[in-house]
Amino acid sequence: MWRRAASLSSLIFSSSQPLRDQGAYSLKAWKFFCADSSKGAGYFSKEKNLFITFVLGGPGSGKGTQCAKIVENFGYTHLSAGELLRREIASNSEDGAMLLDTIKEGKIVPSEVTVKLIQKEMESCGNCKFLIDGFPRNEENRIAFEQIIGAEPNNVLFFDCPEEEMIKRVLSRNEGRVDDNIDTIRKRLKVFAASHHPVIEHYSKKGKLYKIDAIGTEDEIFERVRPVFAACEGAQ
Ligand SMILES: Nc1ncnc2c1ncn2[C@@H]1O[C@H](COP(=O)(O)OP(=O)(O)O)[C@@H](O)[C@H]1O
Ligand SMILES: Nc1ccn([C@@H]2O[C@H](COP(=O)(O)OP(=O)(O)O)[C@@H](O)[C@H]2O)c(=O)n1
Ligand SMILES: [Mg+2]
Repeated sequence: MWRRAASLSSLIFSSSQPLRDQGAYSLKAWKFFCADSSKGAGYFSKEKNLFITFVLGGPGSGKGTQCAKIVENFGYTHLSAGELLRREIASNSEDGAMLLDTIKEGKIVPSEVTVKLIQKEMESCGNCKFLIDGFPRNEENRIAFEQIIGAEPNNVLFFDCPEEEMIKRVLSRNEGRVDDNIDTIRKRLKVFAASHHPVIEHYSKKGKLYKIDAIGTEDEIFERVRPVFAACEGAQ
């Protein structure tokens, strides 16, 4: 799928340069690009011929770790909402101070800001298979994505992890993040507990939710994740 996508890009843009390196291009061209991948019913979403997986779970549940393995094995593009926000802060954007403050407090950034950052990445990357990690955090996030992007996820992974394990993992993460301290973790866990249920319920009712036990080694957990993506490849 990825190889075919790369060769299509050169047809559309009349250039031998890979699509990924050509910088931003229009939403229209991107939709055409995805629609033209003709992988058969059930593989891409019906709306935009994209294939989107939301990756959910509390702080430290292992979302980013498992996303890296999915990318390696199945050729998805990984978009971490938290990482996009941190990059936005680092770029000295207008919103930077507000974003930093929100993240330090463990609160959720206004959905429009996060969805626009996700949209920009989706439009400029050239792949049609996306892992969107740490998003949607609440119903406001979920609805904003549907409205702005005009698509729903095909699958939703939810990493189910006890709080004590999440705290232990975040405290030993060691990435120098301003929110990986015990005070902010407690706040993030409260926000998570208060806001994730409706999102999970929504996708469970739609038959899109895969709940994964997040206790075990990284490899053991990936063996629980693998069948979800192997089934999608089989539909190609
Ligand atoms: N199955 C696991 N067992 C123990 N530690 C893990 C496991 N998966 C991830 N970790 C570690 O826990 C920390 C948080 O993982 P991460 O993938 O960043 O979680 P999230 O993105 O959900 O916050 C990282 O330091 C990571 O190396
Ligand atoms: N959809 C999102 C995702 C993250 N964020 C913010 O970014 C912080 C870090 O998110 P993250 O996904 O990188 O955190 P982890 O769950 O990976 O530890 C969150 O605690 C929120 O403050 C947000 O506001 N909205
Ligand atoms: Mg993460």
